[in-house]
Amino acid sequence: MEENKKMKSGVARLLEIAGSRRRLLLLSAILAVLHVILAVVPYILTYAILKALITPPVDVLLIKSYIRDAIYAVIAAYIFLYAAGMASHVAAFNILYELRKKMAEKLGRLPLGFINSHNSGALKKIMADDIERIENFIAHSIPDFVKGMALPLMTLTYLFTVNWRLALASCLPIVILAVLVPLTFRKKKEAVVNYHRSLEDMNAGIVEFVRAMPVIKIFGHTAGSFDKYSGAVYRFQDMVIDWIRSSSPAFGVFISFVSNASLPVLATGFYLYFQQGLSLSVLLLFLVLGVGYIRPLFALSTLGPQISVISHGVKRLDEILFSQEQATAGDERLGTSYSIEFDHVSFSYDGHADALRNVSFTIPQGSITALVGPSGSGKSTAAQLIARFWDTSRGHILIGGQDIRKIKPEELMQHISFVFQDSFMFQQSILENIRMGMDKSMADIEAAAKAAQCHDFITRLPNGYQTLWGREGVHLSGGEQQRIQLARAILKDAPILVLDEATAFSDPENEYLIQQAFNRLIVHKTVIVIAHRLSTITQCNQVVVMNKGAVAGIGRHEALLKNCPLYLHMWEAHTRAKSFALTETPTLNITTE
Ligand SMILES: Nc1ncnc2c1ncn2[C@@H]1O[C@H](COP(=O)(O)OP(=O)(O)OP(=O)(O)O)[C@@H](O)[C@H]1O
Repeated sequence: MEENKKMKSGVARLLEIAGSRRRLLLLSAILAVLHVILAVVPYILTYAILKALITPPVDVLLIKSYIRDAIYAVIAAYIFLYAAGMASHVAAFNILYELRKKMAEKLGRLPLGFINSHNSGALKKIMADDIERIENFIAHSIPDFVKGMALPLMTLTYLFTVNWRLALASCLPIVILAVLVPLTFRKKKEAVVNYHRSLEDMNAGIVEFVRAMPVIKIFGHTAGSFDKYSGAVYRFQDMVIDWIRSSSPAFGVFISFVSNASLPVLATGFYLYFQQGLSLSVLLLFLVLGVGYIRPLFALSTLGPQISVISHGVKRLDEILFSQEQATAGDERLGTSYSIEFDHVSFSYDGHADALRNVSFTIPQGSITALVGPSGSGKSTAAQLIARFWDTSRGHILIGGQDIRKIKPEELMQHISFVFQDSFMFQQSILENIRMGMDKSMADIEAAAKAAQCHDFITRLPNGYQTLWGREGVHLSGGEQQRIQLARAILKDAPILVLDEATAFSDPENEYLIQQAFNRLIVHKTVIVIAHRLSTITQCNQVVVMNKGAVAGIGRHEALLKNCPLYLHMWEAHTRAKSFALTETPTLNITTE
């Protein structure tokens, strides 16, 4: 069933997503067809009026009734048009709501690591822009498309009943369109795909260019030397010029034919009028209706690119909707022991290369374990697996002897605090940024802020704890934001703490303050520190040395110096680096109780 869903794409998949709203879309289409029928009626009545006027004796009552019917038809046509628009908009906004809800629910069921490893800009583009385009397509393009198809069909059918020769002449633009459109837009599908691809490249290049501006300036590069950006802009320019150049000759012919669509009707009409006694009313009818159906056809010419854009959006949505969900968790509660055990854990991000290989170690409750190792050795991956950012590929992680997969997700989250390298601040008050929805009093929040060394700078803000982050001209330094993050963790007071020690390195003064906050935070907790500087971990209860996803050594600092060559090598490199330092900075100095 899931597989079947995956097979559909583009508009077919969109209609599938529309689910029960398809009925509303059908209603909108029917109302649009009724609008078209009624929109043609006044022209037919005008023709009847002309015929009545030139056929003596003139029946004034009949003409009056035609005029009245024409007015009714115009009013009814607009009522149906309004109703069609309402139906398509209601369907579109309902589909939009359902889609956003589905996406939000799906994101909630995906592993945290999925969201962490996805560019937030790309997710925003899917959740906001792509879904928005779908709304536009359903609300506007579907009724336009129905009108574009129904109007020519009905008009020409009627015209054939009046005069088949003139009706044939009226069909000429359609024949020309049928030949020229495929010629004009021969490479269009491919070109549209290329267009969107190079537009995305250019957007990514622009974002990177703007973000990297300080680095470019510091390293003395000029804007022109930023190859990725300028290359993407040039490629976009070349692509668009190429596309326009290849399609413009046929497009020119196409436009001139369409703009002069009345010519075949005029020529045939005058011939038949002068030579074959065609009535003036029929000639006028064809001059109005015989060319009037062309304009709605234009709506159809933009449909192809729109469908292509929608298909891309739907594909991107499906990539998320069909992503592998986190295996369902059990509903066990955690006991009172918070020891952590990695039991032969292996993990792969892509199903091929192992980021962790057969990792086993135990962190006793209330102790501090440092994870060290070269860059890419798997430290962050191991730490993230504890909070089920991802699930292990093989092996188990146990907290207090319980497999974390059997524990209720909320229960697990309640018992673990993460202090990330990046401090995320929400667009709300500093108070709410610390509280994070927890049921805590103002006194608790102030106490946590004091312990995290942020109370002083918060009280100096224009509105103290009520100051809105991101507004009121508020700016907090990176170190201050890190301390807010620590205040959150202190307030949460979870028994398990995962710290990315890089958080501590900003400037000596901030580092000293953070050191104090850290020491306050880790008391009586089971702590895992992803350590980047070895001098900070000499006092830890245990150091786990990681190398290429595997454990290369476990023990205290002194023991590892003797029996783990990699650790010794790292320590020597670290002490050498320190001796080169111009000034000594205070170390984090994590101390065990
Ligand atoms: N989201 C991800 N998707 C795919 N591969 C990843 C992802 N995150 C990490 N990796 C890969 O997994 C391996 C381990 O990375 P990890 O970040 O755990 O190492 P680390 O020791 O914490 O490195 P560092 O000290 O540089 O932060 C690396 O090869 C890395 O490229």
